[in-house]
Amino acid sequence: MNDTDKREPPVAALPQVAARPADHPAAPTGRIGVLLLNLGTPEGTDYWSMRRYLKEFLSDRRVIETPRLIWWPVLNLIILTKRPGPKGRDYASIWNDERDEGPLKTITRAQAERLAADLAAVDGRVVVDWAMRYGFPAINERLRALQAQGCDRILLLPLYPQYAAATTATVCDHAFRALMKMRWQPAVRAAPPYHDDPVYIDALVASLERHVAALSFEPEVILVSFHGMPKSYLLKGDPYHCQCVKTWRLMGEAMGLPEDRLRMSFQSRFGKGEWLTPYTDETVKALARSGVKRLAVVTPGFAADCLETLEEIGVENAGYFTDNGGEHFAAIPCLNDSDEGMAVIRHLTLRELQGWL
Ligand SMILES: C=CC1=C(C)c2cc3[nH]c(cc4nc(cc5[nH]c(cc1n2)c(C)c5CCC(=O)O)C(CCC(=O)O)=C4C)c(C)c3C=C
Ligand SMILES: [Fe+2]
Ligand SMILES: [Fe+2]
Repeated sequence: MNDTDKREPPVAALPQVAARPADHPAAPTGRIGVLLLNLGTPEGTDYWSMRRYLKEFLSDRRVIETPRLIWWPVLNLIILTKRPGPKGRDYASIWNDERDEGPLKTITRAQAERLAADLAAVDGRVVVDWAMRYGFPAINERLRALQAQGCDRILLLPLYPQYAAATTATVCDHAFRALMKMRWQPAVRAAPPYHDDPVYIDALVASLERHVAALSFEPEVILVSFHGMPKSYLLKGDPYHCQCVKTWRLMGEAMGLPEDRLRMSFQSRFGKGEWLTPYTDETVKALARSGVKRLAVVTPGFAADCLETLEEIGVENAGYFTDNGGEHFAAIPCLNDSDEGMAVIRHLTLRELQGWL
């Protein structure tokens, strides 16, 4: 082959590129989405809003693993008739009336807004959004909204420090179900759990020490309470228990506190079966009965305050403590959108976006 043969053909000899047809759809690209994900909350505190929320939540096979034939009548005939009323009243006691929404929504939105402001200075292509596994804003809708803004790469950031199939996996399942319906799928990454990340542990300790220093009393014991799960899920291989224990151990090491001063327990038992132990309510009662007068409870498994922290810990367990002889009780706020909390979310986001930014 001589030099003449290797030369490009003259432009006029190339086949004509078809002009973009008038009905060609918009195809925005080049942006990077970050989707903060949390559990969800009812749309209102009335019976029907509560029922809709609980039905969606408790119909999820990742949450309730009981065979459907047994679970369906229990859910529909018992739980969905009895639970919406009292739980709606609990939600009403912590409701954000100004925005007419649960605190989990208010805080997750604030986390997304602070992260967006922060990342705008790092890379103008990043778009931050947030969604809920149950209720609204729905994951599929926010994924589509990110895509419509030109995000062809999306980072899913489940705000669960400890992995559980009932939380992290169901969020990812739901996102992937939405992707199944997309012709043009974005590239998607899901952030791993961060239960032992030094930035998370440091943030927990700094936040805990800041809040304890502001109390009018010095706690004799600090109880580290995690959301529970049925013990059978642990026996089937869920790593949640071990990740909670590790978070608690690392907190204790960082704070230099022995196990009898930094205790650990699992809250929010649901149903009659055995859940992870020790149970928070029983631990709080036993501590008070054993003579502990000053107790603080911290809930590092929740990235944002919600029913389970504000009402179950801040009201219900505070009552168990004082009813059994305790005198001073404090529920320490979650990391939320505090500087410590945002340092964790920013760190995870930037680490997981490596190679995309
Ligand atoms: C078998 C049932 C449940 C499992 C397993 C479970 C695991 C689990 N949940 C969270 C975080 C949250 N749960 C919240 C509320 C909540 N959880 C359950 C049941 C299970 N959770 C119910 C039925 C409810 C609704 C309230 C009630 O009826 O008791 C919340 C609060 C949401 C809010 O709007 O404030 C959070 C957050 C984790 C981390 C977890 C892990 C194993
Ligand atoms: Fe839960
Ligand atoms: Fe374990």
